[in-house]
Amino acid sequence: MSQASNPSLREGNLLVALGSNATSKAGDPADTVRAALASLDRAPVKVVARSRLYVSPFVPAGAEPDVINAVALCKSDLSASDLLGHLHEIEAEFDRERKVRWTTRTLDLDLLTMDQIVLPDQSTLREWVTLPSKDQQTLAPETLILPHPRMHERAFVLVPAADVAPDWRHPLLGKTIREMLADLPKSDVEAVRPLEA
Ligand SMILES: Nc1nc2c(c(=O)[nH]1)N=C(CO)CN2
Repeated sequence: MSQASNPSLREGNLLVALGSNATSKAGDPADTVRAALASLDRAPVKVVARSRLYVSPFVPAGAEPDVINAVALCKSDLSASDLLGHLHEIEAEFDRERKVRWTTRTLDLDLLTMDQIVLPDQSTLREWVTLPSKDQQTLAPETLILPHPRMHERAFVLVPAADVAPDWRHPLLGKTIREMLADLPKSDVEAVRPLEA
């Protein structure tokens, strides 16, 4: 994909969500998220600010262990798709397997936002709809959607995001992180508890 159809980010408001609920080579989930923040803060990405670490029950509720979450405010010149590839490399460093969705994971890195960029852009969408449907199904889970399509309904994303970018405004919903957080049920927000002062 060319740079023109996949705009690169020059500064701030690149938000990455981190989550872990299984032991990795770095240690327990909190150690894993701290180590992943350090891995993230290496060229070609710079971590400008990091949230506190939070613990919350897995969503949807079930037998999964509680999750440690954080959000990092970063800078990078990478394009959105290169950045996603870079995040997948860091996940792999922490033994993450991407075969099973919605389960226990050593490390989950989600690209939440890149400034006001909205993806898929027209050309990605056009490429995608011309694929045979069996290929669409295999590609769909990895299709980069920005802003992250579920961020506005997830307290475990918005609570840490409010530590680093409370005034970032969602380009489609027109609301800031603080405002999206205020729209969530109080019980969802209270379930996300800081691990650190
Ligand atoms: N509390 C919590 N629940 C989740 C999380 C997460 O990071 N934290 N990630 C999920 C899949 O992305 C699904 N459920």
